[in-house]
Amino acid sequence: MTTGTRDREVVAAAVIRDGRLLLAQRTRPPELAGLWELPGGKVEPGETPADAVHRELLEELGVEVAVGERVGADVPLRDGLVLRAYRAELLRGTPRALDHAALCWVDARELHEIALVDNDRDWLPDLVRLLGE
Ligand SMILES: Nc1nc2c([nH]c(=O)n2[C@H]2C[C@H](O)[C@@H](COP(=O)(O)OP(=O)(O)OP(=O)(O)O)O2)c(=O)[nH]1
Repeated sequence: MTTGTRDREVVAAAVIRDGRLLLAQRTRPPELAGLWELPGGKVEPGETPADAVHRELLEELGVEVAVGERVGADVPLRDGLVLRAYRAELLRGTPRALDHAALCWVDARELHEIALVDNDRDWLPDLVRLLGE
């Protein structure tokens, strides 16, 4: 029964600078290690999704961001989780891989070639559109 319950949200941030998208390389779990994702994580109880994007990027990258509009469609994950992407604009700091194996900035061509986590692939057209703006 799922009546009366709501999916718990995982937020993922699309940070774009100078026509390039920031990607982060996962270290865990083993089946995702080495693959690239949009930085983010689970929304904690009492947080808004925007709060969570702000907190996760401070924890994972050491930067402050302003959280913007939604990007792409919801991606259902296992265990009642739903993955949602948001624009985020860098306000302060230079991203560092505090919780990832590495970071990189990709253009549209590189975005198509890099090993993204499967769940993020549906966002490719949306991300490419943002890179073209
Ligand atoms: N952060 C992030 N997670 C993603 C993406 N795509 C995707 O399938 N996921 C999945 C992987 C994980 O199962 C889940 C988020 O886990 P996480 O490990 O990043 O979140 P967290 O830091 O809050 O997790 P934890 O402390 O409880 O381990 O969402 C993405 O682009 N970014």
